[in-house]
Parts: sequence; structure tokens; C-alpha cells
Amino acid sequence: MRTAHSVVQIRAAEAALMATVPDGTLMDRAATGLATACVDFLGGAYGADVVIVAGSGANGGDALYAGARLARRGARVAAILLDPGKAHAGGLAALRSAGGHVVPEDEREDAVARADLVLDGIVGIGGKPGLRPEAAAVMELVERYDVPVVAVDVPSGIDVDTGETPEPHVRAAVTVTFGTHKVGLLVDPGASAAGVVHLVDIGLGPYLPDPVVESLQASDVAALLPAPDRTSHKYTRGVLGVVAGSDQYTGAAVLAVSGALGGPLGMVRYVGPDEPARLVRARWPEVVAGEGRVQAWVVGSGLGDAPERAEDVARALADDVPVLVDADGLRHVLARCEGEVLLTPHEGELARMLEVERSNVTARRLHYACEAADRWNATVLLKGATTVVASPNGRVRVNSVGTPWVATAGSGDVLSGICGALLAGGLSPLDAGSVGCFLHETAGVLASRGGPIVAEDIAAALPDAYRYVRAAEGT
Ligand SMILES: NC(=O)C1=CN([C@@H]2O[C@H](COP(=O)(O)OP(=O)(O)OC[C@H]3O[C@@H](n4cnc5c(N)ncnc54)[C@H](O)[C@@H]3O)[C@@H](O)[C@H]2O)[C@@H](O)CC1
Ligand SMILES: Nc1ncnc2c1ncn2[C@@H]1O[C@H](COP(=O)(O)OP(=O)(O)O)[C@@H](O)[C@H]1O
Ligand SMILES: [K+]
Repeated sequence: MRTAHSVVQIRAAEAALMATVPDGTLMDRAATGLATACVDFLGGAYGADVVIVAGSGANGGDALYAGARLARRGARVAAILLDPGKAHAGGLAALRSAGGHVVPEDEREDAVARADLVLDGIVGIGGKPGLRPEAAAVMELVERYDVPVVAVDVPSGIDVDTGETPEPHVRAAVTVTFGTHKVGLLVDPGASAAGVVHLVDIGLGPYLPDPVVESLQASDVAALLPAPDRTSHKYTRGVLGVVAGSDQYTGAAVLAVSGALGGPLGMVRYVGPDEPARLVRARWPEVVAGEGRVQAWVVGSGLGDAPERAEDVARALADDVPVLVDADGLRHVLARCEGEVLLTPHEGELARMLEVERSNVTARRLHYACEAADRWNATVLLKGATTVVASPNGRVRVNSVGTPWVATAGSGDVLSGICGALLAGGLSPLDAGSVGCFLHETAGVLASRGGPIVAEDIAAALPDAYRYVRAAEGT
């Protein structure tokens, strides 16, 4: 499990750990891990030009100490000090004694233009969102000369606790983070600014409380996956009822059922108009058409906006089993939910539900997913490159695996099917949403291999994704 903590939690854990170790130990561990990650990134330090952009706090200190290590390994290291009078004294002395130097103000552009790598030590967890004008000016040069950035702890300027980026911020190729992940490294748009995140263990683990955000890894998913045993039969494995599609949107029915059949359940019942029902049965002869007992419902994909389909959603929600509501069905979830409910909007749908601009949801994904979970008393899965799954009891998971090739028409219908299958298999809405999303994105990666795919390809690769995560069990 990848876990992320808040700044307040991290500060408290650091204080507790620091009381047990000699002064400077944590910064030494951080700088060692940071320098190693830079060497990996550069493919060796010798002869490389490295520019450190250092603010006045300990984040700048980490960068300067790491710079000293790189200088001792043969890199040419130059530091741009944003506030020369207040630069981290120990870090600066270490850099100087290792042969590094401070860049005079009028030579900043030349130094950046030559650099193979920029280390962003502007601010870490002590920073307010945004960059002060001087830092912003240096980072503009970095972007102009297209120099790759390794961010120290966090890309400076993001809101560390939310992943929001309302103001200018650093865009990193790699972020080397210390002790634990920060929420803003997992949730977009902060996650995109962080690039590849590398965690350095500084010994914080025993002092950290429960995380505010979790991110499942393959072995966590494997541990949660239902699997049949010798006593299983189709009804004990779970039956999913799919209410999807309309005469206008027949494909949604086929795709939602495809996603469901790619999951670990015993049977799918399809409930819907004649034409989509005919197409579903032609494609999947194992599907039973018509109502019957189910262990969970998926309702909503491709229902269209006809007001009479509200009845379908209401009937599913009134049944005493878990319900997933997707797409058009979300229009009809008006009251607070009872029982186990998973809502799966994309940003546009969540914006409509909450009556806010879509751009607000894009900017504040964690905030609005949690707000909706609270308002509807349901688990809310907000789709996107880093899908957020927020439960009404405050637990939040973020999915970080996947590929943008998964963003293709009908992909969300497949997701509703696989998540529904997991609900029918007995998983809670939080587990079904986060495990389903992991399988769906992993299937996308396996199917795509870097090229275009359609939604059916994702569904067809779900059993392979299942096998892939089972192979990671115990790792
Ligand atoms: N506390 C610890 O035990 C450890 C801290 N470490 C490092 O220390 C960092 C936290 O250090 P600090 O608490 O000194 O804080 P930071 O270095 O994150 O930032 C604080 C400084 O930045 C300035 N600042 C704030 N917002 C700014 C903005 N938007 N633009 C420009 N300047 C801004 C403040 O005036 C202050 O001087 C961590 O992120 C990590 O890199 C690591 O060395 C590991 C151990
Ligand atoms: N950039 C991205 N990277 C990875 N997955 C993405 C990205 N953008 C969207 N997705 C995923 O693609 C799917 C799209 O679903 P949705 O928006 O409902 O599309 P549709 O309505 O066409 O089915 C979701 O699972 C979403 O998380
Ligand atoms: K930083």
C-alpha cells in the first residue's frame, strides 16, 4: 500500500523521530537518497552540470547537501540562492567545500541554459502554494531551456495537502519525497506536476498515524480479489444485475456487461429494452435477460436522459443490495443514499451533480469527491488520470496506475461493469471502486502496449489484469 499523510501528521512524526536520533540525521538520510536518485536520473554524476534552486528553508538544505554529494562524485554543481542571506548555512558550507559554487545573479540564465538537471529545493512541506516572483522567474528560464527537474520532497508551489495548483508551480520529471507520500503527489493536478515519484525511507514509518489517502498496489489488489473455491457455485460467487443501455445507446449495455464478465462473478442478469437485450445476448450467450435475484446492481450507463428511466435507478436503489450508479443514472440520484452505494461520475457529471463549473472540479478533485461522498452518503469514484475514490466515512483512495489510452469512448461503461462485479463478489464500495479501477487501468496498459485501444479491448484484457495482480500476490 502506498500511503500519503498530511503536513501536520508529517511534522509530528518528524519531531518524534528527531528526538531519538542525532541532529542532522534526517537531512543526511534525505540528501543521500536524493543524490542517489539524481545519479540514477543522469545515468552517472561525472561531468554533469547540475543547478540547484534553493529557498531559505530545510528543503533548500536538502538540495544543497545533495548537491555536495553530487559534486564529490564529479558533477559541476552551481546553486541559485533565492534568498542568499538566509540560505541553509550547513548545506551551503557543504556544497562549497565539495567544490560547488553560488551563481551570481547576472549569470543565472547562462547557468540554467547549460544545465543537464535542475534540483528544485525552493520549498517543501513548509511552502505556501505558488512561487514568489523571483522563484517563478528562475523556473521560467528552466522551462524555456527545457531542463529536466528533480523536485525535492514536492514540486514547489503545489498545495501539498490537496494536490491543487491554483498558482505557478514547478513541473518535475521526478519527485524524490521523504518519509511518506504527500497527498498532493497522488492527487491531480499535483500528481502530474510531480512526475515519477520516488520515496526515500528516512525512518518515519513507526511514527506515522493512519494515512489520509491510500493508493493500492498490485499486491494489495490481489489480497482483496474474490476467487472461487471448491465449494463455489455460480450463485455463491455473486450475480450482478446490469441496467444499462437504451434504444439510442445500445453499446453501453454490451460494454457494461463485458466489463462485468471480466470480473470474478458467477452470473450477469441484463435488464433493459429489447434491442440492447438482443445485442447483449448475441454477444454474450451466458447472460440471462430479465429480472431475478442479484447480489448487486449496476445502473446507469447509456440510459439516456428520458425522465422515465429515473424509475430504473429508484428500483435498484430501493433493493437491499449494493448499487453502483454511473453516467445518465447519476441524474436521478437526488436524495441522500442508504445502504452501500458507489457513484462513478467523470468530472463533467460530478460538476453537474454539485452545480459547479467543470473547471472547478478539475482543479479541486479531492475536495469535490469528498464533498459529494458526504452529501450523498455514498462512495464517490471520480474518474480521470488519477481516479479518486472517496467514501462517506472519510477514507480516500487514489489510483495512480494506468495509461491515457484508457480515455476512450465506452471505457467508463466497462469500468462500471467490473466494479459492479466486485460489489456482487462481496467487496465494499471503497474496495470495489479502487480494486475495479486498478484492474481496469491495468487491463488498459496490457491491451494498449503504447498504442490505441477501444473499450472492448479493455474488457477483453480484464482476465489478464486479474492474472497479473494475482502474480504480484505476496510481493
Ligand atoms: N523537518 C525534518 O525533520 C526534515 C525536513 N526535511 C526537509 O525540510 C522541508 C521542510 O522544511 P521547512 O520547514 O524549513 O520549510 P520549507 O523549506 O518547505 O519552506 C519554508 C521556507 O520557504 C519560504 N516560503 C514559503 N512559501 C514560499 C513560496 N511560495 N515561495 C517561496 N518561498 C516560500 C518560507 O518563508 C520559509 O523560509 C521538507 O519538505 C524536506 O525537504 C528533510 O530534510 C527531512 C527531515
Ligand atoms: N488521462 C487518463 N489516464 C488514464 N485513464 C483515464 C484518463 N482519462 C480518463 N481515464 C479513464 O477512462 C475512463 C473514461 O470513462 P468515462 O469518462 O466515463 O468515458 P465514457 O463515458 O466514454 O465511457 C475512466 O475509467 C477514466 O478513469
Ligand atoms: K521542492
